[in-house]
Amino acid sequence: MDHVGTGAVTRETPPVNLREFEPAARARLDPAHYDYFAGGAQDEITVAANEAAFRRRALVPRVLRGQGPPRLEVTVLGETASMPVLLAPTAFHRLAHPDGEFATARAAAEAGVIMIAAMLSTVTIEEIAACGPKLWFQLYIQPDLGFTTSLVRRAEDAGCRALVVTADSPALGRNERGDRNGFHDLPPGMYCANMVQKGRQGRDDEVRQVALSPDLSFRHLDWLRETTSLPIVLKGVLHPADARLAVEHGVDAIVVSNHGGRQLDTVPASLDRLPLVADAVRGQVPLLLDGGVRRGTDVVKALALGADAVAIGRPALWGLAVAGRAGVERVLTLLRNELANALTLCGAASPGDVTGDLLDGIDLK
Ligand SMILES: Cc1cc2nc3c(=O)[nH]c(=O)nc-3n(C[C@H](O)[C@H](O)[C@H](O)COP(=O)(O)O)c2cc1C
Ligand SMILES: CCCCC(=O)C(=O)O
Repeated sequence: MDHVGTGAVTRETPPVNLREFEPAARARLDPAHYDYFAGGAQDEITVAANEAAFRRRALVPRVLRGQGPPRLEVTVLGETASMPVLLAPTAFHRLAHPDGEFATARAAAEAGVIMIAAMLSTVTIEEIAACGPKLWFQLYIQPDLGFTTSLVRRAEDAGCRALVVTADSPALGRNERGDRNGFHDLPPGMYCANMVQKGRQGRDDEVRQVALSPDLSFRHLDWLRETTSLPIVLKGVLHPADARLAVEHGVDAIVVSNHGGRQLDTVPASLDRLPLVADAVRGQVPLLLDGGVRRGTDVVKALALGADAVAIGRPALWGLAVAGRAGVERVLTLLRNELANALTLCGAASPGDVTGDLLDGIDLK
């Protein structure tokens, strides 16, 4: 709105919470790129379910616990983080901002949070690592195991502390916004920087296409287990039987996730699957959750249902689109302040102090 007396300048109110970053980002982005980030599979029923699942749950705080200000630090797979919130792997950050993953990585480093770098990043894993964040590497295991091994070595050499294997993508989800917009390729000059292969015998370098393969199985995980000594995190588990198999196959942590509703549509909210997976795993490995986390209270709810930490996908992209590194930092600061406030109001001293009785079966709808 124009302010009387301030001239003809239209001033935008800075976002005061994570959700408010989305319209601000939308105003800056090419509509096709906005749709790529925001969208999900088909009817986007699961996209909506992820946030709705948090809204439905009620918190039942404890009072007069005299805990003082909460401590937010956590340790995940031996890595300390300033709060139980990671940056989920998301592809193509240069579509959101010219600084791309450089900006995201610098913001993560500043905030002390773990960044899970996507294999399909638009700058290399080495360049991301040079920005100094605590870093994990997300991997789509490629059927060309030789190439997969070379990616794993690069991630290890760059200082990544875990490999996050995405399991929910034996094929690409059907995103109809992309079909409508005709958005199927990155713009000229932008490419998947980790996928560049040196041209042989004087030929030009080539960018390999990513292969999402329905042939992948737990045998590939066994192979990976033999190939690297890094912790392996399996991302995209919703079924308790798969969680048990993952533990049997030596996985070090699990991300309960439906890929932000971008793969199979009409699967349940990841939050609604978390208790079943937690039951199946019985504390044998740490659990992470992503999908729809937008508030400090959402983080508390995920912790109460058995997560050790959560990850955010789209909110960081919105921050990036709005103001590059400063935008991602702002998103993380807002969420950190909300989490501290929510823990205080719950009477919890730390993330580890959040117990299941804070939810106690109450449903807001
Ligand atoms: C634009 C975009 C790109 C993504 N790219 C990847 C990817 O390359 N690899 C992956 O494992 N997950 C990817 N994801 C899924 C995220 O890691 C995460 O599961 C999801 O975004 C969490 O939901 P939220 O966006 O509601 O926070 C992507 C998500 C978005 C929105
Ligand atoms: C080819 C995979 C694209 C990255 C991705 O995982 C996503 O957009 O959700």
